[in-house]
Amino acid sequence: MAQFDNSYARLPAQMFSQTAPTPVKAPELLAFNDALAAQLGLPKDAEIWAGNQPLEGSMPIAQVYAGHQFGHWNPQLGDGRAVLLGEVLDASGARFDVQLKGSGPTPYSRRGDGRAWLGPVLREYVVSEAMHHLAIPTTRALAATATGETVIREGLFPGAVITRVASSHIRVGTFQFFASQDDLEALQALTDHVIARHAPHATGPLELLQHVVQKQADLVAAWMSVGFIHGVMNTDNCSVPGLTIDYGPCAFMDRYNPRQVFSSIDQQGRYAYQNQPQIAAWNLAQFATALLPLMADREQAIETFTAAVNAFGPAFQAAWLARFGAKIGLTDATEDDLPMIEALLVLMAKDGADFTNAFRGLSGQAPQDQFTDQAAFGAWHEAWLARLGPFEAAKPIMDSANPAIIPRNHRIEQMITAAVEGDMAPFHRLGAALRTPFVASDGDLTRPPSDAEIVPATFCGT
Ligand SMILES: Nc1ncnc2c1ncn2[C@@H]1O[C@H](COP(=O)(O)OP(=O)(O)OP(=O)(O)O)[C@@H](O)[C@H]1O
Ligand SMILES: [Mg+2]
Repeated sequence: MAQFDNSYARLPAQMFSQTAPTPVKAPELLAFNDALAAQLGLPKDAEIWAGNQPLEGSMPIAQVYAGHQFGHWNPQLGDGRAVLLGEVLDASGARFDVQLKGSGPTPYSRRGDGRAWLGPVLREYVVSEAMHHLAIPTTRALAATATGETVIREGLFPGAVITRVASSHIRVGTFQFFASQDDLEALQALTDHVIARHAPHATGPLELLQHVVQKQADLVAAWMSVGFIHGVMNTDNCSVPGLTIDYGPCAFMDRYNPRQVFSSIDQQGRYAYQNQPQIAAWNLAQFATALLPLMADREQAIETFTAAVNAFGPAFQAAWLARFGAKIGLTDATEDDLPMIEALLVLMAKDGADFTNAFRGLSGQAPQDQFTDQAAFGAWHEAWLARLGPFEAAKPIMDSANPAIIPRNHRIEQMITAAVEGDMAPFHRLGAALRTPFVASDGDLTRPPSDAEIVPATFCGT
């Protein structure tokens, strides 16, 4: 059994509220991550993961935060439907938060019911685990537990709780909350906590900022490389340890379209695929602003912090080039290769090519099948082969940079529809294939949606 620690709960009291989960009627484990449970020494027990039974040694709290939502300042958010049970250490000494989401109201619920329904819980479970197996930093899913209760959204839906595991759940919005309250005690305590936990080399706020800038640059480049659209990159969903967090309206693109948006509430396309790097930089500027009150020489700090935020651009470019270079078989891509990568993306956009299959096809037998303008693709292909060098050496590079299987939106929707009717087979099938996303183990899951299957929007009724 895992040893719990509660280091966040030892921070100043204004940083959280002690909040127990609200028990539910009929807990039932719908999904359980045995491998993660074994890594962390956690039990397989529906009563615990529904919040009906306390986990030994835990001290449940809800964390307070604030945030910019779609650019608008919201001074008071916080875990409105989540509780942090505490932290566990794995065998290597790495520390992980264990959190229930959908476990009932907290002092930060505002008008919400503190609950989640089965659909978003299973989406978060499948997509976050897929991200993990794609080697993209993310929160993880330990359990999905049905509550036996009904949740009211745009109708009545079965309720569920997800157990989430993360190196921490600290967000840019956590810093913003204390900065906006002029609470220097909490801001300093949070900064010290985060440095100790996530950036032990950092000697102060500037180096912490630089560290987070690099983490976010790597993260967003990784998202771009698999066609992932987060959908709700508010500062309260911008993770300080650089994880993908909050899988509300996220989706992977099928056809490549740089302006693609899925979230039904993102009317302006603020969080469109191609805007993600700019938004990350904007969020990091908010992080820098929140750290400023800790600096004795404010004028000088504004200068150094601005430079640190501006470093996002080149850091992202480098990470993007490494990712997309590998996608076309290059481990040594330089700026000189940018036109070739960009030309391919332009072709893909023009042809409406499937993002995943067009890249995966490059190392296969018939790459041209993914394109309609055969003359244009042929010319690109010839130039590319000339740059590539020996194909056999490049193939494994591509095959480990271009997933064969991603959690396609229509499969997620089909999986949710089936689960609501009590059929978990599609959930398990998706989960199994997504454990090895670089192997086309389940051919049918590589297929893009038919016109009838396309899911144009993901809804925020989470
Ligand atoms: N049903 C609900 N009841 C209470 N609060 C809610 C509910 N849904 C969302 N919230 C709160 O509204 C805010 C914004 O919600 P958002 O969808 O970004 O987060 P989330 O999906 O609940 O959680 P997380 O970011 O931890 O994944 C958060 O503070 C969240 O706790
Ligand atoms: Mg959120």
